[in-house]
Amino acid sequence: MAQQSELEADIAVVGAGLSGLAAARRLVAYGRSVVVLEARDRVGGRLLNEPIGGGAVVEVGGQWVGPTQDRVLAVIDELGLSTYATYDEGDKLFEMNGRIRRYRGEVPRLNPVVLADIAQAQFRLDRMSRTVPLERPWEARNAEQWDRETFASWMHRNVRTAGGRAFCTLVCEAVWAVHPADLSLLHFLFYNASGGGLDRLISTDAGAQKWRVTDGSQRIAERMAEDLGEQVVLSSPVRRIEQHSTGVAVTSDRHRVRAAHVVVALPPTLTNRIAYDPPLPGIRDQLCQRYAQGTVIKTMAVYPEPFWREDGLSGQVTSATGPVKVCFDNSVPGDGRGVLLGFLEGNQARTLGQLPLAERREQVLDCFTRMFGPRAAKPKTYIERSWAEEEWTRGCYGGFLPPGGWTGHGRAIREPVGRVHWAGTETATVWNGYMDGALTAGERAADEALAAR
Ligand SMILES: Cc1cc2nc3c(=O)[nH]c(=O)nc-3n(C[C@H](O)[C@H](O)[C@H](O)COP(=O)(O)OP(=O)(O)OC[C@H]3O[C@@H](n4cnc5c(N)ncnc54)[C@H](O)[C@@H]3O)c2cc1C
Repeated sequence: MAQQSELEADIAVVGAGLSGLAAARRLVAYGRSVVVLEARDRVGGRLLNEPIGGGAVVEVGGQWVGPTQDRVLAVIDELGLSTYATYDEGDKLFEMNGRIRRYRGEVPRLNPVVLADIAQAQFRLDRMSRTVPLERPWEARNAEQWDRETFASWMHRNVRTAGGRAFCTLVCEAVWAVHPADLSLLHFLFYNASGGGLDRLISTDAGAQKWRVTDGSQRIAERMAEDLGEQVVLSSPVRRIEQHSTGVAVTSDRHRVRAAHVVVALPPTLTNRIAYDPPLPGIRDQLCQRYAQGTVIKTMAVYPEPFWREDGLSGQVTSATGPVKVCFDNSVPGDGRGVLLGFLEGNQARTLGQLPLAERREQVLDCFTRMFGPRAAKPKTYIERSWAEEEWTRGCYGGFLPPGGWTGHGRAIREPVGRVHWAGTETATVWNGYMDGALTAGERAADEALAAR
């Protein structure tokens, strides 16, 4: 390893995703000096714009913002950026048991018995979620019971129809990017409460998929980094954090930063890939051993025009068949071309992730063709990003806990370890896993570092 140059700051920040940048921005606003060390040669972490030519960009990472995500909406405004509505006109498609049905609104036209089953499951899940304290999910009245089982086991006892279970599985994969058998019921309920309930999480018009950021969501991170200037250091993966009685030394491949405190703004599993001296307490390390990232491959196909709109279709699909289970029209307004977005999530992403690109592309385009007809088979461009393969992310959309995670280890999620403070969207209480949560988590960790002596 080359000799590291020495830097000094009041507070060091690890990670230039939204959370680390929000922490740095807050610290600078309070007159503190910061150094943000980022492993990649770019800022934004799980936000990444992909140019598709002609000045248009699509996002291969996080992209949507929605109502009640007040912090991210305010920051977009403060940075002089703007949003536009997700394309949401025309019929949606729902595929189950080999049948594709058109529908309007949020709920597909299914057998009334299945619809009633889904409604009772949603009512119960939302009611249980409201009893989970966002700051301390492990203190929910039924925490022990809920953290002992998976969402799958709850579903198999409480959702009576095969259609209802297929729908719940779809929702779990679409929102958490994991199979229901991987997920603690308590984590499901916490995350659901954190985002304001299932309708908010899954809806386009009234929920988390309502708006997109003009010029791409990575612009939020880029604009924040522009304001921070040379205080953001790229291509500088942090390997080691040492603590002593008066400060910390944060060592990356290129720098050694001395500071009074450090904010670590990474997904929990990545925080465990840094060496700590003294070592972290067992409870913190074991929490991060459990806090896995979901699995998503985000795919897009670019066509000369959004031809599905001529057929009165919105481009939005939910399919119990898959492997692409969720689609959107991701065309860029004013660009003229049509972009179909398809998510491979959870087990589908894991399985297809093992295939050569050409085979995966073929399977994705087969899904688009089934939904939108033969014109979907031959896009001008095919784009995909597999986030599990990314060394500095290792999965998305966010992290999740399996049974026993919250009740056994959850109290370590935000608890500072001496001079080390934890940020990242996985530490958020509101909109955990989303850009909004990343921002508030960074600001909360900055406040902790400011208040600490
Ligand atoms: C495909 C996809 C779709 C998504 N969709 C949405 C959406 O529509 N809406 C929404 O709100 N959210 C969405 N999300 C989630 C959203 O992107 C994240 O919640 C948010 O960007 C997380 O920000 P963060 O700063 O907490 O973490 P990250 O963005 O992961 O930032 C962590 C940073 O730390 C860096 N790093 C890692 N290890 C080290 C190290 N050792 N040293 C130095 N630096 C390191 C990384 O390179 C990265 O820049 C999506 C995510 C993905 C991937």
